[in-house]
Amino acid sequence: MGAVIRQIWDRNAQELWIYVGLIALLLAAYLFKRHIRIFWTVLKLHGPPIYPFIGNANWLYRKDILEVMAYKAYKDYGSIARFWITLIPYVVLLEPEDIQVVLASSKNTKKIVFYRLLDNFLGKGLITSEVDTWRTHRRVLQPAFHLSVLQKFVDSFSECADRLSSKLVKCAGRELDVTGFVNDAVYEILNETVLGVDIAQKVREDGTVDLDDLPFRKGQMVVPYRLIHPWLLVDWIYRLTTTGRQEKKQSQDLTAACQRMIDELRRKKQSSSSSESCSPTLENEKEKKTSLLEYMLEQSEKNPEGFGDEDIINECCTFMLAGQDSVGTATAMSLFLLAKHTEWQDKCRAELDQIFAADSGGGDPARPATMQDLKAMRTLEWCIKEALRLYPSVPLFARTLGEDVTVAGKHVIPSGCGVIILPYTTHRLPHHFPEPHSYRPERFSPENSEKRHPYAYLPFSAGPRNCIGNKFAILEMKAMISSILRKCKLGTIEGKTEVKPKFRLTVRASGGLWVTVNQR
Ligand code: HEM
Repeated sequence: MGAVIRQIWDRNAQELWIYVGLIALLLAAYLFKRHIRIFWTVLKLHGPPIYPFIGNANWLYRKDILEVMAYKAYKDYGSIARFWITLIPYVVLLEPEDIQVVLASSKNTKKIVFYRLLDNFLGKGLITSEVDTWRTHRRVLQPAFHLSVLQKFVDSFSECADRLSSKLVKCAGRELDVTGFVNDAVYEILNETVLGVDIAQKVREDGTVDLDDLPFRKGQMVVPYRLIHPWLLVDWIYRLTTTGRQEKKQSQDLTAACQRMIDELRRKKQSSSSSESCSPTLENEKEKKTSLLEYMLEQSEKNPEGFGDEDIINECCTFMLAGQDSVGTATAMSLFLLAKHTEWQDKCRAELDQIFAADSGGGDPARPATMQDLKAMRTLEWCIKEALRLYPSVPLFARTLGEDVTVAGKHVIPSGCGVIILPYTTHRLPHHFPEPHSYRPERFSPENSEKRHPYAYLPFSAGPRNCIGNKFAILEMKAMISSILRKCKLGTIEGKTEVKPKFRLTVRASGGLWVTVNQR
């Protein structure tokens, strides 16, 4: 055999090289046929100019990225565009019909590869986890976000909201950036509802809350930095850097803090179950505050193999991290927009006055809000929804397709391709939201919402992998904003009447959100 090959080689080496090359090409085409299909599909689409190695990742650093998303993306590139992150091509979908095809299918629940870089910022729980783990955990956790369970968090929402509004009252007459005040209250709510920290025990004499021993506010967003320095995408290289080491330490601190909370809760449960006389009556049990951690421990006791301590820790971190900036931004934006549009502030206040009138509920107009009160705040809900339309806290998210999908009736996007969704752009398409850049909460009245495509409004994503904390967030925001509006009147400050949104994977307001506060 060797002799035969040598004979052919001697006679016609050039021809043999061509055959070898052709076979190698065919083999590569076979092995990479999925990637080739994806490249071929994406190359036919319009999109911004691509740079070597980083692709379009530099956009994540551009100061005007949100402005481009809001005003130019659709005009310049159309409803289906391409976007490269490093060497990987993605399809961007902007029209609700096309978005629905992707998000509504349970086959497209896989996240894109870069979500793994978010572990430190969002934990290793539901948001970033692989499909199999996600499916099991989502099934375990979904019931905890049912309204009947959220009912048990309402007292925590109302108490933290009351502390927030009292702090603002103390600042009456001053100009202030509401962002910090709101973020503190959101953090307190999460500590109580997720971890079960008794916040009332932590209030210092000056009214501030001592949560300094917990590490859930220290994460850094490093994804854009790693994307435009692609060698840092190699984990072992990244871990050698100062940021990489800090990130590892932060992750260890989060794990240790959650484990401490789990151990403490287990100890408490053991000691309360051993003292029979303290067992609560059914009525007390209904009233009792609870936490997501407590719920998760119960689930783990039922199924320790499928949902163990490590899973609890990952999900705890995710709730603590995913529920912070998202709610903080949306609440502060809602307050700022109400300060700017006083006619809507007045409408919300009139609604609140009616809900808390002396002859309704417990008869005390200053009483804390109940679940029933929160549900009745419809005008306030429109205002929150409109703030989330204009400034969706999560302006971008992505999926990997698990099946071929056809969009706009003609483009087939192959299975395995990543798809990017930009609520920040879709929310401002004029054919779905007329006068899209104006603040018009009445868009969300039942009659005005009726004809709108269900996937045109996506602040919480949609479909099976939507935000599990959606209802939690709306109730929490209503509790905070209503408490403030019941005690204060908000106004704007000359020269500080415009939001300067900036992109940090969640939307932030550059320079803060400044308002005047006057006691009612
Ligand atoms: C205004 C507030 C909020 C907004 C705008 C928001 C938005 C979102 C969005 C867009 C997603 C999908 C992300 C993706 O597909 O990559 C998501 C997922 C998620 N959110 Fe929220 N969120 C908010 C509040 C919360 C809160 C308060 C919690 C928890 C207490 C929470 C927990 C989660 C979790 C665990 C997921 C992953 C769900 C899954 O994959 O099954 N979110 N959120």
